[in-house]
Amino acid sequence: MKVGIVGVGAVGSATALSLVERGGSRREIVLIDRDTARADGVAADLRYAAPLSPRVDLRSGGYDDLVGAAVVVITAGVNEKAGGATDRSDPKGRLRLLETNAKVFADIVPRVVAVAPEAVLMVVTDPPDPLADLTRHLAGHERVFSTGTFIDTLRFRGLLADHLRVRARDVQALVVGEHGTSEVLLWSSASVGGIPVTDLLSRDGQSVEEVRGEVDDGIRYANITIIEGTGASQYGIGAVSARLVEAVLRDERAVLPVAAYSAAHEVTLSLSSVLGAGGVQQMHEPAMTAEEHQALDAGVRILREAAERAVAAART
Ligand SMILES: NC(=O)c1ccc[n+]([C@@H]2O[C@H](COP(=O)([O-])OP(=O)(O)OC[C@H]3O[C@@H](n4cnc5c(N)ncnc54)[C@H](O)[C@@H]3O)[C@@H](O)[C@H]2O)c1
Repeated sequence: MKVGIVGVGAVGSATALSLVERGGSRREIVLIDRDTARADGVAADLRYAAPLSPRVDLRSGGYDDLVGAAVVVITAGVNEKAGGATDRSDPKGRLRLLETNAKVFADIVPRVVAVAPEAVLMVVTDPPDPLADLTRHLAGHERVFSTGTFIDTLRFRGLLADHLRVRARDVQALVVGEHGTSEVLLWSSASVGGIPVTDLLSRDGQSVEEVRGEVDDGIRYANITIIEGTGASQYGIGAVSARLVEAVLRDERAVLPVAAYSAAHEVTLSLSSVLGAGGVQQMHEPAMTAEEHQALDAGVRILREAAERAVAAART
């Protein structure tokens, strides 16, 4: 099965490495970047790791090489550092990159769809949810989703696990809505072993309010903390992207917080989404308190406005 990655910067390279390492069914990976020397270099580097993994055929190429691709991952565009979105006090956050990256998508998506009309398109570039809406518009089909709040959800589970001193795998917790500053952490349903996380914290003598504040900030600004250290957040999202590609290729019907267009909300956002062949097959709204619902509605308004701006920017 062929997978294309368009944009072979920090995130595209990390995604390619994770795809090679995860192995799975026999796989062909094509790396495309407008900087062809960069795509060639990354492909050459990763090919030397390929003999250590199950059969993978990895190469750099052009759009024509995407013929027959089952999934195309788009990671091209400016990142938070280059786009000036690393100020914790800026409520716009990743939405600062919207106009610039919408123009990048106007260049890329029609070229992908011309050669791979059947491919599922997965958007990673920030801000991923409005860019996924733009991608549907440009592609003229609905097999489009974004990595959404899956990465935020993993961060939520990881930080809760640290506070509760348990394995992150055993923490059930979700972040929904926008992959951005309006995202909603569902504290009301976060649990470990069937016990609400808030009960566990109280039993342990920890202040729920204090932990909440710390975890909230840790997740909302995780990307900025990483960027301050390394210049780009890449390995976590690379692993997430590879995992999502796998769920599509294997038609897993995995239930994951990724973003797709919700007719009920009239915009692309993350809920509990069923991911398999063709992309997101169903979306379910998790149980929420009235306060969490209100926060989600506020995020929906932000996302709708951003989706409109993305379409307008792509036209100019
Ligand atoms: N969704 C998430 O959770 C998440 C996480 C981390 C980063 N990101 C986003 O991923 C994107 C990529 O980040 P990065 O750190 O890899 O950036 P980067 O600058 O390292 O790489 C971007 C690549 O895109 C290429 N590119 C730009 N325009 C192109 C075009 N028109 N056609 C083909 N290639 C083009 C560039 O040449 C470059 O190699 C950013 O928008 C970043 O904010 C998203």
